[in-house]
Amino acid sequence: MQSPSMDSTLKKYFGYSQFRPYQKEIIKKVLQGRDCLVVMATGSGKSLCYQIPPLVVRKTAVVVSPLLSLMQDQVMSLQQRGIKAEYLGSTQTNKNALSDAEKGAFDILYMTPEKACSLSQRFWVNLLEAGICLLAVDEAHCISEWGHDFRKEYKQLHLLRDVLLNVPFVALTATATEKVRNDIVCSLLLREPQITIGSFDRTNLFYGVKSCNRSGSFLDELVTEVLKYSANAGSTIIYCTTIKDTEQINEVLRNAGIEAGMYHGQMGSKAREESHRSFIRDEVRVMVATIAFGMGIDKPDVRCVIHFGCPKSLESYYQESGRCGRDGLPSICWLYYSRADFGKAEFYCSEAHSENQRKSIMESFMAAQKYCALGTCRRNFLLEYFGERSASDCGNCDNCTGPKRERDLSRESFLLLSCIKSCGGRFGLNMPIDVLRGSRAKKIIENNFDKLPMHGLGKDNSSNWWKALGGLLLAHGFLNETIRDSYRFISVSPKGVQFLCTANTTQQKPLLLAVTTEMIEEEGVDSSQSKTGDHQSVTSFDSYGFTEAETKLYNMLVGTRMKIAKDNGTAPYAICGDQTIFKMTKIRPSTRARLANIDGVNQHFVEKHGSIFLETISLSSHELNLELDCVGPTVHIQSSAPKALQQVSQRKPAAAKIEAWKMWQNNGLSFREIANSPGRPAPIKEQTVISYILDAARDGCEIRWARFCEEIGLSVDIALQIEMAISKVGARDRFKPIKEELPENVTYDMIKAFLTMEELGLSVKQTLTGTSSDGQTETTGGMEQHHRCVESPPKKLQKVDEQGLASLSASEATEDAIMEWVRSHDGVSLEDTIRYFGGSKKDSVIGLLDYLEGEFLLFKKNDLYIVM
Ligand SMILES: Nc1ncnc2c1ncn2[C@@H]1O[C@H](COP(=O)(O)OP(=O)(O)OP(=O)(O)O)[C@@H](O)[C@H]1O
Repeated sequence: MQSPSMDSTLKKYFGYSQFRPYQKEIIKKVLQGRDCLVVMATGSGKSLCYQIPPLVVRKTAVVVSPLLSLMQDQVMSLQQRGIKAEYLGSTQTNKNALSDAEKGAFDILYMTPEKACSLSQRFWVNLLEAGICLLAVDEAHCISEWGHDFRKEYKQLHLLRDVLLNVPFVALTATATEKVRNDIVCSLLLREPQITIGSFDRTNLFYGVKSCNRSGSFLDELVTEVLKYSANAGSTIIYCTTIKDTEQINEVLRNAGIEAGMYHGQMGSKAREESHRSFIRDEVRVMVATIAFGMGIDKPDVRCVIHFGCPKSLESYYQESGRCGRDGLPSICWLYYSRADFGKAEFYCSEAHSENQRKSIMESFMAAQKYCALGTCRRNFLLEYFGERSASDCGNCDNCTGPKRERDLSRESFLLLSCIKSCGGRFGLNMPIDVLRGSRAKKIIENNFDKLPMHGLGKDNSSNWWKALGGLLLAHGFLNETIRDSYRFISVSPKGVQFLCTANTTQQKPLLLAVTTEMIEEEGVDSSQSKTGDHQSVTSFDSYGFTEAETKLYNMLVGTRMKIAKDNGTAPYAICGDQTIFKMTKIRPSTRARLANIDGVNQHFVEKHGSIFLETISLSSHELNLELDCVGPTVHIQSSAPKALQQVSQRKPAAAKIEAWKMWQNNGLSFREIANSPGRPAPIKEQTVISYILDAARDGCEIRWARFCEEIGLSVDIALQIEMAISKVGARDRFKPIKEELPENVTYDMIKAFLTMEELGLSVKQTLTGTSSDGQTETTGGMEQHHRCVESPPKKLQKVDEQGLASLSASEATEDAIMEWVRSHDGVSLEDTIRYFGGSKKDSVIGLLDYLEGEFLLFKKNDLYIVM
């Protein structure tokens, strides 16, 4: 029997019609038997890379995962998709699990590293005989002592290589430095692995920081914040740095009538399990926890993660906040810190075993402090910390969305820098600040600092205000901070010295700096209003564009999902994701086919729960006076910026993009003509036009790809060379190294076009020659592939050649005939199918297509029917 395709497997089991970046190519490599190392952000969809192959080749995938609770959740979700998944571990109650596993009864088999290393040789030999397609090592950074979750059992996994001789190993992690990556490759003995490194940018997450004084009013604000998400049926995790804080916040929430779960290391394992269980099942919407609650959570619909206290490093902050919005919906990460948190360096350093380790802990902690004190784009800061560059500010963090609060701080900066310089770089920030504020403490007198000209000149601002300014000057490179013998020393950097040289006590060059919330608060102005107001819509229903009636329908569907989950003893997210409920609310399908066509709806869901959802939609829509079967593709909420912000910040580029796209696609102008078009205030670069049109394609606009490739000179040959270069470099977004692997004549535009086409599931070869990847010539001949534009009226997507249609135009539609017709075309439009079956009535052809789609015998991708 022929193996199902990757696309049909994705739709059948996961309900998605498009692979995310990198997924398809990693899966292809695994299917070719190649070892892979996958370093991609949390929530980017790494799991699919090992979950799809077993379903395509019908052999077991073994997945080594560090935590039993995580495995159980993953198995639960997979089973709800109709996938045979199981785990081996101490909490397994199915006595036959082991013997079934070695007979190859499962598609996906999870186990801990300890289990994997303790299973008998016999087990592995039997499983090999039954069929094993890969061994995945999830959270692979646990292999490395440099990683933050070292597990020594992971170090033994290479022993399995002696038994599983030709089985590809796939290592996956969300965070890995080069050192950790090398450790993973060496320890698992990966052979010429395909290394894929994705972006760390989690575009759907809003990042924000608030300074707090831990007072009652601050806790009130926290409660208001939490209520906002739970009222919208969203889950929140509050991470605390100590068990004491965890208990206190839990108490505060309880007093405010918010039921919250709690999770920390001093609770018994039963109590922790119960907390975990009720959170993932949405029985409680809020979890207050120490970071012990982290890696073991697979819940994709956490809408808000709040850190109460400055985290110990940006690595851990990125990981913990990364638990938020894994389903790609807009979600929020807040960090609440107080100045007192910065004194905790010693506490974190107690974990150190050597002076070097101590230094590295301090440095990590200092980076986290810098993040708190930042007045500029937070996402860019995080990305740069992880070695990624970004051309512009994100527009989706508090500093980007808040009112621009740049101020000329040249005088204050001059005072602080010159005072630090005068103190000789022998102290931290406290001493120069005390001098500025006119302190006559013993140490100041002893050092004669009271004689300095700036002594007492900074009285007007509080000590914390000056510390916040110090943080800003550090972040902007005017100051350096170093650690010696666990003490922190502050000194003026060359940039700071340069600033001092051009100024004196009375005159300085303007120095515009964005003041932080903390500075504003210290000045006695309540900044919270403007700050929180900006992001309010990020996770509220109006950011989904819901009407009041739709909000009601959404809540009813959430209720239906909850009931089904309870009846099935599972978590609501395992039944279907929020994104799918959102789309059901907007589209309001009336038939199985229309339901099946929704992104995220898989075969198991339609078969098991389709009728109850269809019934709820039909009845409730009737009651709420909502139309059924609305047009779906315009429903798109991947973007995460707050609504108001989206409107403002996207207006300009979107308009320019669409204008360029229309000129190219509809008016037939060349890139050069568009770049120099007379209506433009100033000419733009041809490359800018090309990137506008590629962006428009990614946004869903229809593109004549063959013409596009021709115009930029992208041939099949060049496409092959690009593919090889990417594979050599091992990353798709590192344009420069890819370009360096290629001959001079291959341009950046060609590389970008190639990648965009891949992202959209199009092949250059197929586009230019009309030949599918397996070498078969399609009946579409040289027809161009189109990608649908959500803004333009629906167009014919793919034409079958006129002769073929004419000669067969009298065909009569039956289930078999339609299946045969679609099978022979690898993607065919509704229009062409109706024309082909000219011997039957249009309605009966549509009815049969609907039936076949509802039964998951056909599925639609880019509005073309494809055989499942
Ligand atoms: N091609 C896709 N289209 C739409 N959604 C997808 C796709 N692939 C994965 N997802 C969804 O994205 C979410 C996160 O995926 P997944 O759990 O695989 O991420 P991950 O990279 O393994 O994250 P983590 O590092 O947290 O384990 C899941 O809800 C998953 O169903």
